[in-house]
Amino acid sequence: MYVNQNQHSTALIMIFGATGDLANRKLFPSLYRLYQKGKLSRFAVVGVGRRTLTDEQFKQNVQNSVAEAIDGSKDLEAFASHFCYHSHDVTDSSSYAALKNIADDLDNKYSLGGNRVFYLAMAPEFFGPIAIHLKQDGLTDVSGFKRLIIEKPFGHDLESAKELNEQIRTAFAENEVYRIDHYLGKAMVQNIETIRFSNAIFENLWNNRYISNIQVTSSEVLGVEERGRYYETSGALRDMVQNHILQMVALLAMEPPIRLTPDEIRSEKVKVFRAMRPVEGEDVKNYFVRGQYGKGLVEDQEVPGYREEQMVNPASQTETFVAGKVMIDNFRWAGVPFYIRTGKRLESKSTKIVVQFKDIPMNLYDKKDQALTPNLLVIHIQPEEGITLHLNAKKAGQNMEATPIKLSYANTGIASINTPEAYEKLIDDSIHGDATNFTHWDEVALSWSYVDKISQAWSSTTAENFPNYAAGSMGPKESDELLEKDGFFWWPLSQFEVDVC
Ligand SMILES: NC(=O)C1=CN([C@@H]2O[C@H](COP(=O)(O)OP(=O)(O)OC[C@H]3O[C@@H](n4cnc5c(N)ncnc54)[C@H](OP(=O)(O)O)[C@@H]3O)[C@@H](O)[C@H]2O)C=CC1
Ligand SMILES: O=C1O[C@H](COP(=O)(O)O)[C@@H](O)[C@H](O)[C@H]1O
Repeated sequence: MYVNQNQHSTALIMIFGATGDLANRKLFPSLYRLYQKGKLSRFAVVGVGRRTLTDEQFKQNVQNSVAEAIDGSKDLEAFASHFCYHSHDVTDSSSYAALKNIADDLDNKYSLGGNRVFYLAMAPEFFGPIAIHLKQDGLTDVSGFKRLIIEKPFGHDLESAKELNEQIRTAFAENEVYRIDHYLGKAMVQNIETIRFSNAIFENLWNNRYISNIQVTSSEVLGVEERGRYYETSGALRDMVQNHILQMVALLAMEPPIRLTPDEIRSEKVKVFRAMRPVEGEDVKNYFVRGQYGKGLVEDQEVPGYREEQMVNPASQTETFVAGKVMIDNFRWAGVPFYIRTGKRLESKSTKIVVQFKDIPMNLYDKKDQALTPNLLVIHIQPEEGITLHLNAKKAGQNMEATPIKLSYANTGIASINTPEAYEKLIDDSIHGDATNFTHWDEVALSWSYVDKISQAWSSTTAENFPNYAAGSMGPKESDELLEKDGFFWWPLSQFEVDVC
């Protein structure tokens, strides 16, 4: 499908959960940026929440959110004039009729051509019932397009994800459902495909003959903050691995698609999920490590352990850290471990991918006192964005000695000072009908099926050693041992920096 990203967008955007954190911190500022860039031409936004607000109060909230997120924002009143608010309990069936009237009126007022985007920025238990009501009460009966943007988590396991999918599919076709995985909106995650498929030097080496292992780390400094209630039902495996981390693995491992269309890319990603070696039962401990933070020092401040956080069970078994070895049993990747790692209250906020190449067969420069480092390709996802390629070159001077060198590209330093924020990019894509960077049901189902076996093994045994890592560290020692037993180690992320030119 060809998608013209320059075309102007015309749509009614209905945000359920418009008084919540996500709407205020991410959605309003992203819509504003699109508006400022002229990417939203004719549009109206209906905000839906439970609390009582006048339209004027809501417009003011929208302006405040944007002003807080974006320095020097202007034209805020004009932007907010496109917004209105409807106080509505989504569990109250009788109140959808009023919502339909508002939508129809705005459709006429702004000539929106019956195009509707429904954004569910609410707790997941409401996703199914809202979708069903939208259909039953005629809100999806439109002459233009209708699309559903749905936040994570998409289910709690495969069973609940299937149930949710059946509910939303009563009202929306698969190609009308945009399941958000905000990592897919990050500029450098999108760059994985470009780096791989537009560079002869990488694609030829991108296999088990030349790559020894790939390491994907997404570490956070923050703890669970106010999200203890949700996190207790989730843990790092469901919160980060099932979606963001496995999506990055799929992009790294997939075969080149025949075209850069959503269907072709998805079809290649799905093959990766299908090739992931299932890990279950007793075997889980050989492939996966779980951790939970205890108290510790973060940026020189003492912080509490997970079990002392708000809304957290003082004897919680929830993991706040996961490290794992994902094996992809196909022709290209047989024998190459994809090590993944994510956790809260770690040493730094950083998402990086390290591709470690195999050593050359005979290294003439590998002397006793002078070991060469393997070639590494580091993809810096965040907070810096860029790529570094780690090579060896001749040391300056007379001797034939080699020394490590680095070729560096900083996305933020060269390409733009305004890399679009993930949500801005994803909202723009969904309004334009480009589903490339959203997760298809097949991917969701397969990734749950992989993760469920691990969570089942964990829930059947007690993690006696919890908490097993101190806040501010890089996780439990078992995470290091996971690689050590294969003869590898986690590359220290702090040693990789992108030089901003
Ligand atoms: N916050 C974030 O950074 C991220 C959030 N998400 C996901 O986004 C979704 C929303 O998260 P977040 O914004 O943090 O949640 P909040 O708790 O901050 O907001 C919840 C929203 O839902 C509304 N709401 C709750 N119950 C009802 C109801 N019965 N009828 C109508 N409205 C209702 C609330 O309205 P009111 O308060 O007026 O009752 C509020 O607007 C969740 O699925 C979350 O997992 C995903 C990634 C990041
Ligand atoms: O989806 C989620 O992601 C955030 C991390 O996102 P990032 O863009 O800051 O890396 C994580 O904190 C949160 O627990 C999870 O739900």
